[in-house]
Amino acid sequence: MVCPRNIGVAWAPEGGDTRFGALRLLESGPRGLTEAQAERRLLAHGENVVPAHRPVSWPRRLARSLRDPFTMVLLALGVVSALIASWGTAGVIVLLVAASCLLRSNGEHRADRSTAALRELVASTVTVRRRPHEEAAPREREIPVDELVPGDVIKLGPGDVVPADVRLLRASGLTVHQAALTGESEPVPKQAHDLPEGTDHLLWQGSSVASGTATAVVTATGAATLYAGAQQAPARKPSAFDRSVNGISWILVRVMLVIPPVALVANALLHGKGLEALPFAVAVAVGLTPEMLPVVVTTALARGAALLARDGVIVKRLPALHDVGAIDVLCVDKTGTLTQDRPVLSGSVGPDGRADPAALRWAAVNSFWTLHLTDPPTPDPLDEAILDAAPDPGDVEGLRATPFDPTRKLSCALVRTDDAAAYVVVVKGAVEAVLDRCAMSAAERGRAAEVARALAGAGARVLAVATAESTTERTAERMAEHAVSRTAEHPLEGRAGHALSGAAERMLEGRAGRAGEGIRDHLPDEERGLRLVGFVTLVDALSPEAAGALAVLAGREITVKVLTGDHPATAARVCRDLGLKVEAVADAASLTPQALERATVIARCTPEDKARVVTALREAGHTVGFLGDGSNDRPAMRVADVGICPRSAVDVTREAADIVLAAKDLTAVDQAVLAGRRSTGNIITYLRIALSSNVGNVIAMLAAGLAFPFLPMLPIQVLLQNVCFDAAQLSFAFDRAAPATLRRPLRLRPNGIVRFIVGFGVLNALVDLATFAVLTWGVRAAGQPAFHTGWFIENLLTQAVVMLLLRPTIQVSRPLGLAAGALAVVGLLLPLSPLAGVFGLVALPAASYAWLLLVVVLYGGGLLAINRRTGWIAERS
Ligand SMILES: Nc1ncnc2c1ncn2[C@@H]1O[C@H](COP(=O)(O)OP(=O)(O)OP(=O)(O)O)[C@@H](O)[C@H]1O
Ligand SMILES: [Mg+2]
Repeated sequence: MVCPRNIGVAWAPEGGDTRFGALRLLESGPRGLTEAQAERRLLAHGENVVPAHRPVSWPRRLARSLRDPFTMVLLALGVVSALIASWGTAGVIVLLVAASCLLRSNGEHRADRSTAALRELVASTVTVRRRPHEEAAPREREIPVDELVPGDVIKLGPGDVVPADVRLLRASGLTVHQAALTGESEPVPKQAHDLPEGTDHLLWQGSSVASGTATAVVTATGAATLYAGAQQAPARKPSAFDRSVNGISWILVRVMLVIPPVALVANALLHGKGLEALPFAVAVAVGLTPEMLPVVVTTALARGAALLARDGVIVKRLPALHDVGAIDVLCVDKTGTLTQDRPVLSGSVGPDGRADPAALRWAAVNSFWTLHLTDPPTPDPLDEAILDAAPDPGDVEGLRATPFDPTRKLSCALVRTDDAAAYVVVVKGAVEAVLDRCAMSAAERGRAAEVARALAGAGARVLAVATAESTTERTAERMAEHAVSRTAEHPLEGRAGHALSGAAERMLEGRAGRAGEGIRDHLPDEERGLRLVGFVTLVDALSPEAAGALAVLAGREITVKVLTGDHPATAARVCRDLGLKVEAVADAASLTPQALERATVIARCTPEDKARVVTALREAGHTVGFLGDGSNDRPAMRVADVGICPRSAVDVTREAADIVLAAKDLTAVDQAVLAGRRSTGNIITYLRIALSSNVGNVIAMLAAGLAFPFLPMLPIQVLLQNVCFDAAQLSFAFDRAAPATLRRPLRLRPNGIVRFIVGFGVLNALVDLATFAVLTWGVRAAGQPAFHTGWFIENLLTQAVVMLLLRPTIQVSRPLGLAAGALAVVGLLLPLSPLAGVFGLVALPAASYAWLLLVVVLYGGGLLAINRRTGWIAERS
């Protein structure tokens, strides 16, 4: 049977590694496995799933939720209560911890399950070559990556994630990213040669194709792969959202830890009390805890994600929903986002701009042979459009080809023509990349660039076509190699003239470094340069939804920037046609921070340029979203705050994205933005209300505890009211968003929230103290139980009031209305119910209700007045 583990690696030292040998050892062949063989192997080897990607089990998740800081502090307080035999307090604490952990792990489990199910929808597939039976011809088809088995022959193209460990059988222009596995940050070239040295001929599961194409045989799958589990889910830094929530949590935890000792000491000093005050102190500390914070956060986000899923928008990482609501700059690519990515040939001109079929003819030769010889899993739309329109190229035989890649921006084919038996190198690519390699004077190059600019200015995509001839294959080969191995040398014009600083300086460093790397080997002059044949132009119709969606995004205060590999004139024209206000057009090669801030279009980007632009924007303080679908968009996707791509995007891009859209449609981005702002809005409202009333209660209780010789409330009552608040506050996850919340980018800012909490917490405490005054004066004669009851009722009523009024909108959603109503009802009826005795509550004289209501009404009126005067409540942090 097949040796499952890394045949390629195990084999290399023995010196017999031929492609055929590898296939034979794997009991496979160039025509692939039969379906029956594949089925048997799937049983023997199991599914091709890396163990690290399996979902987290329920008990594990529960254990993890116990590690939450609030839970730890609560448990510590529970232990203290148990030590002093305060069993009621300990019991309630255990109940709270259990409820919050269960709700939380259940919520997370459900959210994970549904995101996992959704992720399945966008799971990667792989092109595999298999035969229905032994004699049949091989067929290529897409199968889910899980079904891959050792011995399968697969095809890889730009943007594919390598689905298993493989050994190359054929490769052209192949480079792979394997940074996650080996730490090399630049793409590594790979070859399929026999008797290879080192690991040139091997690709590992989890790496990804940066450029080129390949056919390869699978050597190991699933847990047997060399790096199985090593790369896990790429360790992301905690997002801005996680950091905000954690920041707020830790502030509270510190305060919670300080309260019991302070309360104890104060009570000892003022009232000469000892440990008997401890249960009260513990209860107050528990009262401060927002036990339901993790539950509300997860539920609010999961609910937003579930609503989006109905429209086919998949949120792969829940906190990304907050981040998408927070973006103020959205970077998009051009092709396929603003246009339809269905190019149609519109012209073929010579270097002087006059119509000339030669450019199209040579472009077609290049397209035909690059497609044919490199055999990409999905053909390039530009190549297809050229072939659709081109005449038969005649008797030309392709010998070698290097497929297009977005860094070099050209493709190259070496062909032999029949007539003169000459070898011709045919290059086609982006204007600057091709002109840069042509042998021409500066003036000629300037004129040709001007012709291209004029063509691009009409909105067309322009490809330059150039050739070089030789009578010997060897020389032609060297010329072809020279053309593709050289890095384009962008003129770094403008760089010297500007005082660059910080982000932009760093941003441009990579560029400057690369410019010097061009391989300047010393070819004889006649072998050096290409001859420009001319340009072909292609039109790509505008996306019908784009114009409307851009206007809507502008209305949401999101600045759209177009980062494209294309010509600046083409991109600028497309943007103008879509009604996007083009402030400035920048060239990736000569960007300054000022230009970056102003530019609507940043053109001629390489994949790394796109990433550098996004990083610089983030460093300038923006929250940046990035929408793209090509393999050239992957680096930017990884550094953006939120990566967004359509379901049709290449594997690597989809893997790096946080949000996957049903189609490449800016309208769907807007939906995601709204959903994000809604969820964040609800979370902010929850934090503000829950924490400000908790803080208010704590201040009031500590103050009252010191002012009176008796406890203002029994510990069990403090805990009971806390449980009621927690239950009611769950409804915030289902609240409705205020229009103001949706108007501009919204993010969780701990400082804003803390300010709000302190302000309204103090106000809340003042109201509580006013209630004390009323109670002391009104019901104290009826004894301590009446005093406790009065305060208990008032707390529940004011909590109901703030739940309704401390929100940015006066409109109330049903769950919230019900929760607030329930709180008021419990507050009013519990003291009258048979349960009253259990909690030490008593019925109050009728008049005291009137007093309590008066306080509550005054408080509500006060809140409304404050909001009208200051707009504090409506203002979003
Ligand atoms: N198959 C191809 N053969 C030759 N040149 C190509 C090919 N595809 C694209 N180009 C050239 O390379 C340039 C850069 O392409 P790239 O894929 O990086 O970006 P893009 O698709 O034009 O734009 P965007 O970044 O908006 O998607 C194109 O503008 C075009 O001039
Ligand atoms: Mg693209």
